Amino acid sequence: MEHKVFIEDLTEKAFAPYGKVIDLPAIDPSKVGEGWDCWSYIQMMDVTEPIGFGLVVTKKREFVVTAMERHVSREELLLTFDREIVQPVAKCIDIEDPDEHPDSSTVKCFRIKPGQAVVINRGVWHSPAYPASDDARYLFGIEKKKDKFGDEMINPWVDFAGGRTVRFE
Ligand SMILES: NC(=O)N[C@@H](O)C(=O)O
Repeated sequence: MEHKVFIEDLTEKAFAPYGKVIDLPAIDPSKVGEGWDCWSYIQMMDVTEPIGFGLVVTKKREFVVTAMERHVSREELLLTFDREIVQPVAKCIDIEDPDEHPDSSTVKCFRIKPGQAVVINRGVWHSPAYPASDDARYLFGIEKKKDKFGDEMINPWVDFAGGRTVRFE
């Protein structure tokens, strides 16, 4: 069975079950200078170890997801360098269940524009992000430590429950 999902804009409210949003705040900056405005802290990451960064070149392809990964012990920062990307996520049902499969009926796909970022909650299922149109580069940051269920494995991908797929547009 295939679920159809419509891509949605990134808002704090819509993304709340999956994590935190970083975007230009609608309040006055906390620091200003000649030619610059600064807001701090606009978001926090809950970490105990140094953060390692990864870079992904994501290429134009069909908007179909069959499997996801998750990090039950670590939050993950993710932002695009150059172009708009789409980030599919699915709810974490039981963070203590090592045999959980992502549930395709909980999938949402968020548009992340240059200038925006997300911090994905621990345990939240996610696929690699897709380019909204042309090939894109995105950065992720995550604590450099082992995850409780060993998602440092070469193949951390877990199929959707029931072998379902998700097509988004
Ligand atoms: N988000 C992404 O593309 N990758 C990371 O989650 C990772 O752990 O590789």
